[in-house]
Amino acid sequence: MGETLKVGVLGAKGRVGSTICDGVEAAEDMELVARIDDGDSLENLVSAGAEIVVDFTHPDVVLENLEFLVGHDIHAVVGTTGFTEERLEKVRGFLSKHPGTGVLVAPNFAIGAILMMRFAQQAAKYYPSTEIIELHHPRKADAPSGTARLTAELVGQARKDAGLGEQPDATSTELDGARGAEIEGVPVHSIRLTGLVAHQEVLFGTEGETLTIRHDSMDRTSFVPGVLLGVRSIKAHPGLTVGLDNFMEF
Ligand SMILES: NC(=O)C1=CN([C@@H]2O[C@H](COP(=O)(O)OP(=O)(O)OC[C@H]3O[C@@H](n4cnc5c(N)ncnc54)[C@H](O)[C@@H]3O)[C@@H](O)[C@H]2O)C=CC1
Ligand SMILES: O=C(O)C1=N[C@H](C(=O)O)C[C@H](O)C1
Repeated sequence: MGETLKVGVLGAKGRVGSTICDGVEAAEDMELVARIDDGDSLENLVSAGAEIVVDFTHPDVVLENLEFLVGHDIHAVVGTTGFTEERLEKVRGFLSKHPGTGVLVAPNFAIGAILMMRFAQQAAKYYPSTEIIELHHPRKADAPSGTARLTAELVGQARKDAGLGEQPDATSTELDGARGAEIEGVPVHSIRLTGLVAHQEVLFGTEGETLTIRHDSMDRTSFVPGVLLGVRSIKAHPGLTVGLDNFMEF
């Protein structure tokens, strides 16, 4: 058998963090050495000998966590959302002093969600109209979701590359928010509904036909295989990696 990876989890009592703890414990090549939640000292990660830490906490605290982890040469696999380009630049700054350390930031670890984004990127150039609807549980802190933001950026770039201009839309009178938030020219609509977990539809339209690409995470176990792949891959990928697709074969 190969080496056993010593893994810590930040946000270990949370909805996703607790599921990740179960996944790490069930993995034969990993040992869960630390479960850290709000109020616990990050120093516990160091004393437990964690080599890789998974972070599912909150957009307000994740940068502080990363500064600590990278500062202690601990690799990080990050699911927490809220990463703008400015925040990613801060992470690059932390890593510049620790070139052997790896950080993976992925707005969605579900394999189907990654495929949904890829398929949407491929479809974008064929359709003058594209809108995104993301649907989540009502305890989610951020809107729109990290996944919707990234999908809109990818689709928006694909539209630009294909020379597509502004989307057709005759709206001239609008109640604030009725047409959603616009990201890279793509309207994004956020639904928060009791009973949901994490879902997204990317809608494309042209004359006479539409295409809808939909992904559903019905359970938070959907994020576990992707996170474990990130944990297994990160030591071999120093620096900042954005998106789990970088560690997948297509
Ligand atoms: N990338 C992905 O595939 C996914 C990302 N997410 C993101 O993960 C984050 C967490 O989501 P949930 O688990 O639903 O939230 P949650 O609120 O259930 O869990 C967050 C946990 O982090 C803890 N926490 C807060 N501050 C902390 C700190 N400074 N140190 C350690 N622990 C701290 C909280 O006490 C809580 O237990 C959100 O940003 C969410 O959008 C959620 C699902 C999948
Ligand atoms: O908060 C969540 O639940 C989720 N957050 C991520 C996001 O914002 O995209 C991933 C998934 O949608 C679940």
